Amino acid sequence: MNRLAGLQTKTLILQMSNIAQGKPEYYSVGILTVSDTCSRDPTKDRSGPILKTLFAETSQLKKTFHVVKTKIVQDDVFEIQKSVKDWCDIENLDLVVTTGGTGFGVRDVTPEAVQPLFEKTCTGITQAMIKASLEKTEFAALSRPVSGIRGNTIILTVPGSPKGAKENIQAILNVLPHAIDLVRGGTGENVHAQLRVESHECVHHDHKHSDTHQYSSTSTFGPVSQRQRKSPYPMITVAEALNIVSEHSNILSSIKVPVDENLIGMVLAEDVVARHPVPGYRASIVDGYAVVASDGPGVYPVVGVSIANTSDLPTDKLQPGQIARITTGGPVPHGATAVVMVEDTTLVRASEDGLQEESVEVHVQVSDGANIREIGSDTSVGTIVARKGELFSAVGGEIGVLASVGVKEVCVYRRPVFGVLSTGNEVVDHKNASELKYGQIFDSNRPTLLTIAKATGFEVKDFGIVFDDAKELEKKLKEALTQVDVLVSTGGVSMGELDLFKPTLQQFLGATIHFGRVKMKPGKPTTFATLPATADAPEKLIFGLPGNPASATVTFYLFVLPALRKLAGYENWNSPILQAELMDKLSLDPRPEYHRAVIFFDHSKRKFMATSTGHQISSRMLSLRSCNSLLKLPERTDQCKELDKGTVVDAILIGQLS
Ligand SMILES: Nc1nc2c(c(=O)[nH]1)N[C@H]1C(S)=C(S)[C@@H](COP(=O)(O)OP(=O)(O)OC[C@H]3O[C@@H](n4cnc5c(N)ncnc54)[C@H](O)[C@@H]3O)O[C@H]1N2
Ligand code: MOO
Ligand SMILES: [Mg+2]
Repeated sequence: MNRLAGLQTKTLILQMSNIAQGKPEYYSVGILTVSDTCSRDPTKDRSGPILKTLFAETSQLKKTFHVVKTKIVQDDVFEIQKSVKDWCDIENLDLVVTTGGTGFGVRDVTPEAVQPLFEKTCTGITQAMIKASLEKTEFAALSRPVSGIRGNTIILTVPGSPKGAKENIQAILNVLPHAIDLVRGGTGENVHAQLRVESHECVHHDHKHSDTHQYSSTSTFGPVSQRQRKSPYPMITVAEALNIVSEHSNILSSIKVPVDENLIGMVLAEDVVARHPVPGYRASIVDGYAVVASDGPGVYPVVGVSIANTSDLPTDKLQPGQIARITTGGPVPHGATAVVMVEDTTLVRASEDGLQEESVEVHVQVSDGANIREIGSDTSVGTIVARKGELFSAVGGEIGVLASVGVKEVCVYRRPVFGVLSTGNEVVDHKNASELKYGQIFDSNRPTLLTIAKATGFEVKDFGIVFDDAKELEKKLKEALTQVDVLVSTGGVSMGELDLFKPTLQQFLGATIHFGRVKMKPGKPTTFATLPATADAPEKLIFGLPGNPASATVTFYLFVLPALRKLAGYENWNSPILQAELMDKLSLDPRPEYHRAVIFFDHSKRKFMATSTGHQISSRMLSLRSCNSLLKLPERTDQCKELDKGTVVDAILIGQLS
């Protein structure tokens, strides 16, 4: 292939990758002016318009820059981050330029706001901008620009002075198109690798899968020799990770459903008011005789019968000196003021055929109202019988209450549907194979997660096992994400050459990865990403849990289950935490540990006790057998390397207490 033909091939591949990702044939730009003053008076903004003009002048380039977003915000970290994130993650702009807030002033916070949003930093671009400015004035040393990449967007921070802003952009304008092209097609390194590989037409995976996989040192994301040797994901704390997940777990829309046992685990989206009284009539509490209480003890004729739901109710008012037979729940006849229990009476005279009671002696004095439930005395009309936010528990009381006042349908929050898939060339479904080939393992993650779904009542879809192949993973993820609110995949999230989950999400699904490493054991490479909401569906949550079985299970309980509950409207979405006393000494790990244990209540000591499930290596599924809690152990320090027997620790309750 001659050089020109090679270049054409490369260009074609780049264009194809842009089209495949739905990118326009121009570079979309957002300009964010950061200034307290300009936010109060937008007419004072000069650098924003100057940059806009500068980009408009690129019309002579092959591909032009279009400024599609402009905005002015205050020197405020949150405001800056929100705009930049929106433009990167939702608008998917090619370039975001902030102007202002890069100096030494007390209110200057743009670099501090923007830097944490970077997935990669662009040191060369920053240096080129500083160099160009320093050539004009030594005061450029007082600017603190940063630049980086988030998803497919390049972010630049230039000074607030119109001149400085313009000079900075001019300094890099020539390299920007190439940089954006690379970012559109992946990381620069990956695109080069892809170009090299594809222009030699040497890698074309056959995605037909046999049960053995060919070893290949080149994947969609480039040759293994060029892989990253340091994780680009900062290691965040569990608390930070939980916060991020929580921010994205927004209650789903509400739906109307029948009042029945399928409500278990659902949360009410409205207050429900009783429209019928309970009881709806004056009802007897006992079996006996309706009386006029003021009559007192004596012998009385039995003038009527009232049994529950009778169609033969005594219509005449009961007169003083008369009594009427009545059963528990029977309507008390008009005129009666109390009910006497049958045990407090004797038969005086029966009818001639011996079948009926004609007169009965009452032995006790009862007070007015005795043994009568008045109308609405259990639940009166207008009582709020269920509140918005209330959970329908398996105890059943909430559903019974609604039924008791005749409520047929209620508005509840839709429960999230979640999907489960396992990844890994070596992973085999235990139902489909009785023997394992060398190097294979049975899939334990999916059966475990499907079981948890069943136990917690969430609707789950099983997407099976996917090979470690970017194309196949992309296809399966896309398919699954059209059907679920939350997708949970296990495996392929760490540093191996076949750990393709993160790059596939980022480059082929346009997902935003919010974190990719958490300081915890097990579960370090736990990954969380989202796909933005569309007109038809809310934001989708994607969890990439580590492949090791204990890691996948622990992180599901810690991150996924609370998110599912929060989406479903639970006010308390976290699992309960108890305090339990260690029955054995436990050594600590450098990472905070979620130690699998059994806790139980010791009645003689009147406290919960915790016993470890044994060796805690992440691969050991047995560490979850009989486990009903995760003990929160602190990270090891020089001062504290182990916890003694008798130490009281927090225990997250994930199972039943026996
Ligand atoms: N160089 C580094 N290597 C690893 C790191 C690291 O930081 N640097 N992290 C380690 C940690 S911690 C964990 S946890 C694992 C996570 O691995 P992945 O999520 O990439 O998962 P895989 O590589 O696909 O598999 C890991 C392990 O788990 C087995 N596995 C996978 N899926 C299943 C399943 N469905 N059922 C049962 N077992 C499964 C798989 O065979 C592997 O043995 O990475 C460390 N490496
Ligand atoms: O952090 Mo990895 O989850 O177990 O061993
Ligand atoms: Mg791995």
